[in-house]
Amino acid sequence: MQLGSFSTSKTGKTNMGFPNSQSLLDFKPTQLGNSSFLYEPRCTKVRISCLGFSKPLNYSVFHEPRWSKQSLSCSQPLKTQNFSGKKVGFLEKVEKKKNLLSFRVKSVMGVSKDDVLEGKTADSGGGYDAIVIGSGIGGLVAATQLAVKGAKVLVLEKYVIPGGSSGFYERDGYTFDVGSSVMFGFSDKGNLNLITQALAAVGCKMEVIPDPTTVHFHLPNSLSVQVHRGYDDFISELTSKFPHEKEGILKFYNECWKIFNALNSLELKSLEEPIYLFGQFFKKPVECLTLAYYLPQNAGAIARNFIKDPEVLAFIDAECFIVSTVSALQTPMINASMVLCDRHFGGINYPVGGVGGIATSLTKGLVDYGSEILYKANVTSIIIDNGKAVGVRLSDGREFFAKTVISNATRWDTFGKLLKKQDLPKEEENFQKVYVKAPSFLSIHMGVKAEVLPPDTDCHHFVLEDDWKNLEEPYGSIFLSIPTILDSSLAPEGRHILHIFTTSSIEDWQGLSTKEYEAKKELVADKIISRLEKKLFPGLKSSIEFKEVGTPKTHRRYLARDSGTYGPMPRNVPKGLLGMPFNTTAINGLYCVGDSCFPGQGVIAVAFSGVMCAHRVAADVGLEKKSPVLDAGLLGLLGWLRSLA
Ligand SMILES: NC(=O)c1ccc[n+]([C@@H]2O[C@H](COP(=O)([O-])OP(=O)(O)OC[C@H]3O[C@@H](n4cnc5c(N)ncnc54)[C@H](O)[C@@H]3O)[C@@H](O)[C@H]2O)c1
Ligand SMILES: CC(C)=CCC/C(C)=C/C=C/C(C)=C/C=C/C(C)=C/C=C/C=C(C)/C=C/C=C(C)/C=C/C=C(\C)CCC=C(C)C
Repeated sequence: MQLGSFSTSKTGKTNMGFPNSQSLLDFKPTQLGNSSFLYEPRCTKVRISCLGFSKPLNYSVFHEPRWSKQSLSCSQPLKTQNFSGKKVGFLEKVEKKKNLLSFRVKSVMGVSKDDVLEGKTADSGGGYDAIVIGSGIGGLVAATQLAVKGAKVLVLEKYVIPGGSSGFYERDGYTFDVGSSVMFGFSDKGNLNLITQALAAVGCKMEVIPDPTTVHFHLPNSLSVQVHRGYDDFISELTSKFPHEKEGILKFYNECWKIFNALNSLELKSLEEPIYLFGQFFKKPVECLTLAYYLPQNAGAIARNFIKDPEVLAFIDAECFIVSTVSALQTPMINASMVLCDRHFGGINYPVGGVGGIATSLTKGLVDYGSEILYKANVTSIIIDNGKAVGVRLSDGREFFAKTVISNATRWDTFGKLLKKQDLPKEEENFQKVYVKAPSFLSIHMGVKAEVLPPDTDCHHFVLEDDWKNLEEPYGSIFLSIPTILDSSLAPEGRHILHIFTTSSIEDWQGLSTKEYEAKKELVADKIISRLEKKLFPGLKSSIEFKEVGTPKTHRRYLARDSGTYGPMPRNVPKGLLGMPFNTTAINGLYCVGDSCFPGQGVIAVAFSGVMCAHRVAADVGLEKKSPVLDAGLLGLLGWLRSLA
């Protein structure tokens, strides 16, 4: 039996009538918006939400423990009010007056209830200029930059705290960084200190501790290189190991400086916004042409122009691998230059209290600027209306609408899960031809007795013991950060934090029973710890006070990243950054931000993608200058350039 449906009169008054009134298909989004019902399990509620009305209405109807979730949108007839043969209840009356919607809900038991929902109509997109899916640093920078420009933004985060892979967690008196603790872009000088700038934009400043050594490499043939903060100190150390290649080494790193200086001279905004881009070409032609020249090039090929010794080239591979998870031959020269120089220009600086403070501060700034963030808000789909992204639907049935939608999920999640897979746009197909998912990590967070570390131990280490061939192999190289060397407040007194990680693929962890999975975690972690004990810290195992092991499955679960991936990596030798998409997508109103956008992985990289995204979105919602004619020309040109990659 069909309980009834809506009929819409010319006055915009919508009534629930039965038995012969029209179906919900006549319930026009432009009049009242998309309407949905949600039946929640084991609760006594019917939830009604309407397009443009972000707050759902909850009604107690009657107790029925067997109800389960079911949502009903305007494209479905109201008969789904019958669930499992049970009649639940129905809308007796819906009326819209300006920005008020009044409802009367009647249960099958005959109990009626009236309620009024206040909000904006569908036309204004619920009042939000942008919805951001995910609160990684990419998402938060995009959100805060937009908020500062006067936009009203809603950030929806699946987890309980912000930050994603730059989040933190606390156990037994330790504060652990979820991801690594090497922070670029956190100095007080230049144009590339994007983390400092993102915080300053919303009135925040964090105290930082300068790291004297970016990383201490422990490499095959007992090659040990410390990357000192001072560039000259680093170059002296490296050239002292390879005096015959001094000239080549200097030439390669000088080339990096040329690019870094060009980058550092620009005001960084959206490369997809023509008024800004042409303005920069006009103001800084040499620098822009330098960047355009290096855009399609990779670090390995350039290094080979100057250096012949395979061991020095292998060292440059390791330099690139720690930031791109691929060798120098596959690492874009612009990205390599950015990290190989910023560590000496602004230096690596660790935020007091841990990396998690960055996201917490940005979130506070976002709210101070009148925007919002919701946690435990798991977006399951992006709502498309007439080919345009207009909102999102959550796993609990709530729907939110805005003028634009920005996804901080990976491209594989955005186009493979949040949108229907079969509708994969051509541009995304091309992206997936050029880039694949990088593997994930096995990570071990440990608390150890302080005395196990020799005096003057560096904060960050990279260990590849015997064979250069293992650099990119799963579990081949080991990353180690000891952030308590810089900030002892992160651990109880007399203890240090060791955060150890190594590349690992999700396939390695699938198809195991819980018991097998736990046993494998112990076994693999034990091998890695033994290697560190042998290479760096004798007695390490017996000094362990706390240990927690995460696998690619852990990354997938807590960071909502497909296969727990670290981000995109080129399938073959890429044309530098040419194939990396910016923020706009093939879907009108939908933007991406984060590490599957230009320029790629890394906190500073995703912060830049956030800055670019906010600028492009602001132009599209009328908060920044825009020229539709130039836009069409530039976006077409960039699309064509990407197709060459
Ligand atoms: N330099 C370093 O030391 C360091 C440290 C940590 C992280 N990183 C970098 O950070 C980069 C990642 O940053 P990012 O901003 O791209 O993203 P992220 O993966 O860190 O954050 C994405 C956020 O989106 C949320 N999310 C995903 N799907 C969702 C959904 N459907 N609904 C609601 N929320 C959802 C996740 O829960 C997560 O909080 C990585 O490339 C890594 O290199 C670097
Ligand atoms: C548009 C066109 C076509 C053209 C034009 C031209 C131009 C103007 C151009 C421009 C460009 C630009 C601006 C660019 C920019 C770029 C950037 C900013 C970049 C950046 C990058 C960064 C990066 C990549 C980073 C990264 C990092 C990372 C990843 C980190 C990590 C770390 C770790 C993991 C650590 C390790 C540890 C241990 C060892 C322990």
